[in-house]
Amino acid sequence: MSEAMLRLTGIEKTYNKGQTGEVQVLAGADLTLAKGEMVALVAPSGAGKSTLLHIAGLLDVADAGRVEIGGEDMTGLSDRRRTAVRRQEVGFVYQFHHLLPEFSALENIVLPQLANGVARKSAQARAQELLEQVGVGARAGHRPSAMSGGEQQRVAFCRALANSPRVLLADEPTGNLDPGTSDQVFGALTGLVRGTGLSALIATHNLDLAARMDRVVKLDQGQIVAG
Ligand SMILES: Nc1ncnc2c1ncn2[C@@H]1O[C@H](COP(=O)(O)OP(=O)(O)OP(=O)(O)O)[C@@H](O)[C@H]1O
Repeated sequence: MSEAMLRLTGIEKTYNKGQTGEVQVLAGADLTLAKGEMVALVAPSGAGKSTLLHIAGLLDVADAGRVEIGGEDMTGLSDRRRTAVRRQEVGFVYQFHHLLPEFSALENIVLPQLANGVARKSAQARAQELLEQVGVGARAGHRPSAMSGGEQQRVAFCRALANSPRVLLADEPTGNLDPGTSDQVFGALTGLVRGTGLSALIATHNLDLAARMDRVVKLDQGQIVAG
């Protein structure tokens, strides 16, 4: 069997909703992503996709179950180590780009590398290379406000990949774009990921885009089932 890059086992999560009581969102979710595998996660709104992505990306902690990244068990790590692993091994993309408005596209991709100890020159070279790969190299000096929604999202992909993570988690990455742009931007994301060995879990409502992934899974009653 191929090497597992992200493995979720028996993930449980219950939220306390105050007066309306508790709601169990994840009830023993199991999912394994092989190295280099791209998997689409589809589910109705409110089914728990964001919750699962946050737990997989070490932004939130499950009530029960285990998260392994690159074969390392993340359960019970200190906050400091979790943050370090997250910064190094996990890339996130959201529906909204969340780029820093006062910085250029290039700087938005340079900054996370500097935070990881990369020298500015190499960080700039990598940022420019990533921007070229997604077709916005000529926009490197532009601030996000001077770019289209599709361009902003391409830059956000580059930023997520800046530190060469092993796992990419994307939460409706094209949810804000019109269908044509969405298709092209999704293609750019796929192009960036393919060939790098990066494993990607991509939540989407778009079934056409989901069908372009290696595999589709669904969240059904808090568990992962084949799509
Ligand atoms: N911090 C929280 N406190 C209480 N309930 C929460 C919290 N976060 C999420 N929930 C609830 O958990 C359920 C799952 O939420 P989640 O955001 O994971 O779903 P989702 O599948 O990503 O939805 P969408 O597609 O609309 O983004 C929802 O019913 C939501 O209201």
